[in-house]
Amino acid sequence: GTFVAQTVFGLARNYASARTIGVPIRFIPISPLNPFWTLVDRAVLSFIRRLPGPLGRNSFTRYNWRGWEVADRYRSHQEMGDIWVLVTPFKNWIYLNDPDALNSLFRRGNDFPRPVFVTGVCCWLENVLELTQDFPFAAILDVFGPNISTAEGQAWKTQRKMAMHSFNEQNNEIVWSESLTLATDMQKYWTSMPSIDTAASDLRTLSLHVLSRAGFGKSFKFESQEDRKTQRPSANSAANYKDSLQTIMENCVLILGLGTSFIAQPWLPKKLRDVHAAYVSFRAYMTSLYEEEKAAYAVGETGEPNLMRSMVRASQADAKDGGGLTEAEIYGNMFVFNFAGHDTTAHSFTFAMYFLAANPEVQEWLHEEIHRVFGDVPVEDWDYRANFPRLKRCLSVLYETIRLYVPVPTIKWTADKAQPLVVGGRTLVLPASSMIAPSYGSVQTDPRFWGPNSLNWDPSRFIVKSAEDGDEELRVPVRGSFHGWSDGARDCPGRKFSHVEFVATMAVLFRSNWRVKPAPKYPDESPEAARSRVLDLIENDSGSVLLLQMLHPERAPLVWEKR
Ligand code: HEM
Repeated sequence: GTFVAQTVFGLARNYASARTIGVPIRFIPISPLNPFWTLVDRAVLSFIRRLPGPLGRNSFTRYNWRGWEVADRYRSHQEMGDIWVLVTPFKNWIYLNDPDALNSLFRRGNDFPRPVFVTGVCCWLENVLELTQDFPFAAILDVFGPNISTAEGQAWKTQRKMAMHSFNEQNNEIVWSESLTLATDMQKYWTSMPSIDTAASDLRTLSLHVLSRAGFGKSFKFESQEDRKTQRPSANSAANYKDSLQTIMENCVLILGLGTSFIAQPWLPKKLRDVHAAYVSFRAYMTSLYEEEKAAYAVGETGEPNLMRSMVRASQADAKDGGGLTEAEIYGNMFVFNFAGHDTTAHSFTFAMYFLAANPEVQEWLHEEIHRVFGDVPVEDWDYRANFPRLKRCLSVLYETIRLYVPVPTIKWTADKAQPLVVGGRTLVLPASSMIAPSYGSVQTDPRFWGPNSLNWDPSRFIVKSAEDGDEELRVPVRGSFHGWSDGARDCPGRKFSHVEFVATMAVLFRSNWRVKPAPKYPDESPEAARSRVLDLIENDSGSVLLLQMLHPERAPLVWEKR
């Protein structure tokens, strides 16, 4: 009874507010932030869609499930224009597809802050939000300490400054060399197997190992899933760090949802206690690194830079004049860097790998560029500063993949004040407490900005020839029409980190004469049939878990063979 009353009251209140904007409106009866609904939405709606006529085809079946934005692409905006409102019982969601308006939304960071209670890095937190509305939201991602992702105001400014200081070119150089080494070993493993159904988890390993080196200065060799299964748990603290981080990442929903003190209870199932043990061990490891770093700083030691080291050093230097990060903030940020930098990269890499397997001509196109840049120079001598900027085609593959499959949906809101926004030349007033969803699924595929083949995966759309010297350059998209790493003051500080990691990996994989293709599903499946099967898997079997990802990449094993 209360639920129905709350729903009706919420919808009426939000409808009244939405009408004041003067744009098209659609309704859904269940908040997209409702945790129980997101567990069953697809199943329930696939049943309701079978009902005849409007009973089976309406806003409820179209918009009331997680991930509809990617499936819908630009259709809703074509029907309703560049701005419309989805009224839900909890909040109004304003969908925006006008590049100028989007640009202004991102630039006006103070007017349109990130709703930190929904933190973009973890959609599941939205769910926690509705479950416990009185919960101190910012504390949820603060498992290890306050951090850049949950901070606001002055605290965020200090943390952002420190973060930007740490994500520097020296660090990118480490990302480069570590990615080269790991990708070389990954390729050795891939090409030694008749077929690979573990590409997604192997790419995840690669991304985690790059983070551990560039984040903490700890290097680990690439290991396949089999390697991992046969290894005994090591007493070595560095190996433990990696295992505990992996456990934390794989179970972050549990940790964030239940809280670290709860999962410590001795009567809980072993799995939860293991997760807690991983949390304790990760914390202990960070504490020891922190102490090491502080001691080294005190005696003036220097060494290879990494994110942790840079943060500790900058904080110690600033501590003298009262600025700097606290110890807890350093832990918090290290965790968030790992959290924000791991699956984002790994999922984008997986999408890209499957797109490449389905597009052999793009592999040739990459090979051509890589060959032009490196000639016969061995990988050990590849130079970040000289070579990375020239690998434009390799980078275009990442842009094109993220254009179609944005792993992290950015959301802004108007907080406690109504805000004017010019949309299509009209000044609209967006009421306080409105969520604003840049329609990334739409603006990044709208034929107005991307041409008639906007739904095809074609990295070459990101390449132009420079007018001056005829060299290839990355095309700058129509302003405001691409925001895969977000934009403005709160954009992704790990953007270049992910570029470097991706480009280095591509360069290693496609430098050689090895090419990747889908393994045939039955003996006489034609290569064309296999490719369209893979494209179909990408399009129809992707969805939001923590982030947008391919749900079952293992269903299409890949084969590496010599050309
Ligand atoms: C392909 C890879 C990546 C993509 C597509 C991506 C995308 C994004 C996006 C869209 C945001 C803004 C989220 C929001 O507004 O809610 C963001 C924030 C963030 N990202 Fe990334 N990211 C990637 C890789 C990385 C890496 C490798 C790191 C670190 C090593 C990283 C660290 C962060 C952090 C710390 C924030 C929060 C910034 C703040 O609140 O000021 N990201 N990322």
